[in-house]
Amino acid sequence: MIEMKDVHKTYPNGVMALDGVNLSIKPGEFVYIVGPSGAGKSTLTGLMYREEKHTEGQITINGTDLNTLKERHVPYLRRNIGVVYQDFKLLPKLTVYENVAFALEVIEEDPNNVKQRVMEVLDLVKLKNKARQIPDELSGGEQQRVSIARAIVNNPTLMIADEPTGNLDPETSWDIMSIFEEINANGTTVIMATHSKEIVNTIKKRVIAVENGRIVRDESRGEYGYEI
Ligand SMILES: Nc1ncnc2c1ncn2[C@@H]1O[C@H](COP(=O)(O)OP(=O)(O)OP(=O)(O)O)[C@@H](O)[C@H]1O
Repeated sequence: MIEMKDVHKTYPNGVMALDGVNLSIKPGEFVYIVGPSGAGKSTLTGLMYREEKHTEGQITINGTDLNTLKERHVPYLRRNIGVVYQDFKLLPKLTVYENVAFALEVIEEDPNNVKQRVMEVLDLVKLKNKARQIPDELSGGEQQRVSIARAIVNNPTLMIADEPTGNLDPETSWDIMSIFEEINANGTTVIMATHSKEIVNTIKKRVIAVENGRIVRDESRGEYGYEI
């Protein structure tokens, strides 16, 4: 599903954010990416959906070699990847329904299927009754659930979440985690960068720790491992 070999990322300003990363993630895994602030977690997840380009090494995602991937084919790579951000990134003027439907419209899904599929995923995140509201009328946890619905509406094989509970209170964070667990139980690979010691130490999964742009630990059913 994801293979990285000796991956480096140096930003144009000269900062080396990743310094020789090797990893292999199989379909269906649930992986936490942990590490101190500035360690390279967002850079690592960003390379997976080509938000940023690596500067050295090899990356293969879902069988696609990112070294030879042409710019015009990037949207095809992203069709199989759902992304969830810490700050939700919803379109403020669109309703909940429209925010989720938009993800299908851009890939030119048959309009006859859109309504049923959008309502299905809104049901999964328990927001069917808020379909007509706009994001500002929702709580933070509800907004994050909309962004999860948007990320999975296209049935991606891979879900990448960068600190999805970073702006949420603990109780809401557990709700969000149970949605991720359900998505993973349905077969989707989940990669989640997080600073939440509680979550990582409670819902045990594979843990990859990054420090100074390098992987320093990779354990199945690992611990968070940092004092916060
Ligand atoms: N667009 C950019 N241009 C230049 N440097 C960057 C850019 N984005 C990140 N960096 C630098 O790369 C390093 C890794 O940053 P990254 O955001 O990947 O860390 P992180 O582990 O996700 O941090 P946090 O936990 O604080 O989100 C840092 O030194 C950061 O300052």
